[in-house]
Amino acid sequence: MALHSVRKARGCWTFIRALHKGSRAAPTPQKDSKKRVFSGIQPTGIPHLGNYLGAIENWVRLQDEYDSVLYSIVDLHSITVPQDPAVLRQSILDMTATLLACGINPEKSILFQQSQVSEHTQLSWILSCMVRLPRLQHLHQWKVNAIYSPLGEGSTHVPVGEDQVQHMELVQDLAQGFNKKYGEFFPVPKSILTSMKKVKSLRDPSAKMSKSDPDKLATVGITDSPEEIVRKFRKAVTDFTSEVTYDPAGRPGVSNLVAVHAAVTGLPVQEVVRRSAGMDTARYKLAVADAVIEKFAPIKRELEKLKLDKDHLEKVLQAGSAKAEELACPVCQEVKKLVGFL
Ligand SMILES: Nc1ncnc2c1ncn2[C@@H]1O[C@H](COP(=O)(O)OC(=O)[C@@H](N)Cc2c[nH]c3ccccc23)[C@@H](O)[C@H]1O
Repeated sequence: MALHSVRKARGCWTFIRALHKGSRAAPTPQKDSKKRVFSGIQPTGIPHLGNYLGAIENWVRLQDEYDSVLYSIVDLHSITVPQDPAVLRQSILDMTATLLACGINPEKSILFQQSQVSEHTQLSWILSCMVRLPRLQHLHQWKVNAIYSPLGEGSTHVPVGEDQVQHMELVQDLAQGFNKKYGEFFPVPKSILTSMKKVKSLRDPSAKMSKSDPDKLATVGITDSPEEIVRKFRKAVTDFTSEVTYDPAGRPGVSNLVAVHAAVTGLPVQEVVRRSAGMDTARYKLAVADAVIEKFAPIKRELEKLKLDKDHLEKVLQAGSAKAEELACPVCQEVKKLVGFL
């Protein structure tokens, strides 16, 4: 049974009952070309400018472009490195508040906590068993946190930054391998990348901006104070040419600033460069810092309000997790059946 027909099942119990009554009672296969967006973020600290421009801002837009949209706070993935339980608990709530403050709307998308949808863990085990070691050796950075989760709800589109593309290729291979062996079942999900797919570190424009960068000046957090943001941009590594131009290969530092500036103001790169005529890079850095401060100010205000209402945050996650489970459960049941467990 292909996934589009599994999706017709309303909730897990309906589906399990259908399975147990035999194939005649199973949901009728029907063409369902429905697209489904899925993405995830680790609850490890406040998101930075790279997370925001490379992923979250796009997630917000996609809520209005697709009928079915899921975003997951991937707490299961986050424990591949040691986590303090109290800190992790708080980080999950903080991430929920941050995503809501950025514009994720639980009426338009399902926002859920990965560990609350146990089907993800079950599917992850089944799919991991299908990965062969030589395939993993092709990944330059393999962690157990490969992103199988889009398959859990049968997603078709995955908005991510460039650093997730290799993981997505593995997910695509797995979906194809599974379909070859067990019959057409999973859609092969496509990555959705934006022009901000790799926001660079402010200290080393050859590297991506990253939460784990030991140089605190490299990464701008959504909740950084205006003073911190100004300090970080002031110290951003550029080059010895004072003019502002956009040439990512030749002038990666300044070009990263121009790209960020364009993204936060919503202006085309050429327009941003045109408007900076006559400014040297030192002054330009302050202009970019101001634009980032302005972009994050309403998000920070909203975040402060949301953080006060822990009950609301917990309810959003519980409701989202229940909805995600309803979608993942029939998929998981059918996968178990296909591999021979049921
Ligand atoms: N400097 C940057 N420039 C542009 N984009 C960036 C930058 N840094 C981070 N990103 C993007 O932010 C998202 C969340 O990052 P995570 O590291 O939590 O993201 C991760 O660790 C994933 N494994 C989480 C995950 C788990 N399951 C999934 C299923 C689908 C998609 C994603 C997931 C990502 O889209 C990431 O590409």
